[in-house]
Amino acid sequence: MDKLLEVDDLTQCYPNGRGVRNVSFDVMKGDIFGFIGPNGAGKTTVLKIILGLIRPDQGSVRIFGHHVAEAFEQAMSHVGCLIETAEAYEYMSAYDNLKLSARFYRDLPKTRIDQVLEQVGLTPYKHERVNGYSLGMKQRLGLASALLSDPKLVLLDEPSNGLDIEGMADVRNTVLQLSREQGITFLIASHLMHDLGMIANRIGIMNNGSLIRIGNKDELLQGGTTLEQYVLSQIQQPKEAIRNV
Ligand SMILES: Nc1ncnc2c1ncn2[C@@H]1O[C@H](COP(=O)(O)OP(=O)(O)OP(=O)(O)O)[C@@H](O)[C@H]1O
Repeated sequence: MDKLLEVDDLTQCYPNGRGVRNVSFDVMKGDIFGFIGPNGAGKTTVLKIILGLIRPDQGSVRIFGHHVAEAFEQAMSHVGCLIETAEAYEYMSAYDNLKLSARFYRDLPKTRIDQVLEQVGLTPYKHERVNGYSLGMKQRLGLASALLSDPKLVLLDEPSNGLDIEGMADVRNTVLQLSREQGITFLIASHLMHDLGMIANRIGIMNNGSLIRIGNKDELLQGGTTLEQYVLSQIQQPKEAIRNV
C-alpha cells in the first residue's frame, strides 16, 4: 500500500512548554485516518506542521515523497485542507464563494466549481446565499473549497465541531462518499470519537502532546469495545512507549 503522508518524529515546544513530542505516523492511500484525542492533545499543532504553517523544532513531514520543508509546492500540490470552521461570505452564494476561492489556483477548469458542488451535494442550493445554510451545509461548502484543486489527500480539523447530529451525519456521509467514489485519502482530527470512529479505518490517539496508540480500528477495538471506551482506557493509563498494532 502506498504511503501518501509520512510524519517522522515531530516535536514542537511552544514558549509556554506545551506542544507535541516525537510524533510519528503514516497515512496510506485510501485511509480515512482518525486522529483522535481530547482538547489540547496536540492534534491541530501536528496538522499545522504537516501543512507547513508551523516549522517544527524537530522532525520531518513527507507528502507523496516530497519533504514539506524542502519542496513545499510539490508536497502540497495534491493536498486540500479545512482547518476548523469553514469561512465563507454569508451574503454570497456557494457558487460565488467558490469562484472567489478558485482565483487562488492556476489553470482550474471552468467546470470544476460545479463538480465540487456536486461532490458535496450542494448543487440544488448553489445559488442560494450562504446565510441561509445550516452549519452542516457550510462545512460541506468548506469541504468543496478544499476539493477545488482536485486533491488526493485531504486534511480536516474538527470538521464536526458545533454541528448537530444531522450535520455530523452530513459531513460523515460526504467524506465516505469522497473516499469510496473519488479515492480521496483523509486525515481527520477530532475529539468526537464516536463520530469519527464510525468512518475511520485507522486510528491514532493523541494525549498530552504524544501519540500514544496507532493502529487499524478493528484491531484496536476487539471484544466489542467502543472507540470511546478504548480511548478513555488508554488516556487514563500511565504513559508508555508508542505501540504499533
Ligand atoms: N500558539 C500557541 N502558543 C502556546 N501554546 C499553544 C499554541 N497553540 C497550541 N498551544 C498549546 O499546545 C497544546 C496542543 O494544542 P493543539 O491546539 O495542537 O491541541 P488540539 O488537540 O488540536 O486541541 P483543540 O482540539 O482544543 O484545538 C495545548 O496545550 C495548547 O494550549
